[in-house]
Amino acid sequence: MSSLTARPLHQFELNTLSHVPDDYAWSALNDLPHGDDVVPVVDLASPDAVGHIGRACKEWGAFQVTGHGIPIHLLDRVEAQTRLLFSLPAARKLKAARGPGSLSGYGLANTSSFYSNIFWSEGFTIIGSPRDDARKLWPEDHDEYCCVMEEYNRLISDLSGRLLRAMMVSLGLREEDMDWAGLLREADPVLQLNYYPVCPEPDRAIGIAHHTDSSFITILHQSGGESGLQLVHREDTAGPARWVTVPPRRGALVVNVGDLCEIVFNGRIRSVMHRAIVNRAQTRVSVAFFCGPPPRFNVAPIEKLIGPGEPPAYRAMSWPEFLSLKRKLYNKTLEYLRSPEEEPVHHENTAYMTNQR
Ligand SMILES: O=C(O)CCC(=O)C(=O)O
Ligand SMILES: [Fe+2]
Repeated sequence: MSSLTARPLHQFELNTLSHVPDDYAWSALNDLPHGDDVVPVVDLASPDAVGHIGRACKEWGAFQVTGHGIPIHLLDRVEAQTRLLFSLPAARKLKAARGPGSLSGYGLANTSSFYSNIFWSEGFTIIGSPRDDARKLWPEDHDEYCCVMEEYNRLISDLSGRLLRAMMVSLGLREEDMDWAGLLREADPVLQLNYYPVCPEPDRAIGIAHHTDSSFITILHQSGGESGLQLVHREDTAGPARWVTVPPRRGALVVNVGDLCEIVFNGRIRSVMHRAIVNRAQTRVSVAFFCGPPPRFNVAPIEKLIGPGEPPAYRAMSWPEFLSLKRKLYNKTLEYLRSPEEEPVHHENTAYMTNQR
């Protein structure tokens, strides 16, 4: 896990630079062509929402959702508080820096530790209650920030349950087939706030490099204006694998399928590879909610989807084991879990963790 304290100053000064320093320069950002396909938009209030969600998950591993019931003014307040947080002086943000062994607080995106080059972004992770870290940022008055994040956590957790149920139904499952689904609310909510400063040479830098999320699903609110989120549309009859931009759409939330859904649904839907690019015109923020597993979750395909013609496509393991494997293999984790004949990887026995990326 990276913390900003190991890389002093640079991150806070990014918006003052006239070129991208070598440490921040990335090559191979155009590894795939760019497609102009449009990520599906699903109105959750429509009668055929379940069918649309099922098709979007199969074809894209992602969609934008409207009609979700989360008021736009709350999304605006979440965004305003996120901007306020990142605009604090560097010394104040560092008071809430993610320390060794800690998963919450201020720092680079967790996935940055897999690369020697640095991301053009800052991050802040809220796990469970926002209050402890908020006290470090605003010792005097953190009530508005906490109330907004708590209210958002409540509504977005509820939305994630509704979306997951819709995905199950689209696959012909019933609630009883996933007896743990009701326990999701026992998982600590995880919110990841991301901040991308303007960049003088956007083609040479990356906000967050390509990855899949470990969660069941991730629900992302992105600020308006410049686009930043891109995802990989797999090869199909329309063309080869390609990067597709997901433009911000006022009031809509982006839903990304994560690794856990790919495994529990036995590969019937796949997690989506995505990244955040940067631009030279406008700072951008995003807020990701990672819908994670209940405590002591066994990561395995659900039995109802396994039968004589459909063996389990992934090896079973505990959630801490999965996270530990992901910290070693990163974007190769699912590939490894799909290939039972390979040598087992030795992973340390970690405590229960909530890191979703
Ligand atoms: O900012 C974005 O658009 C993507 C963020 C992301 O992928 C993440 O936080 O895991
Ligand atoms: Fe992500």
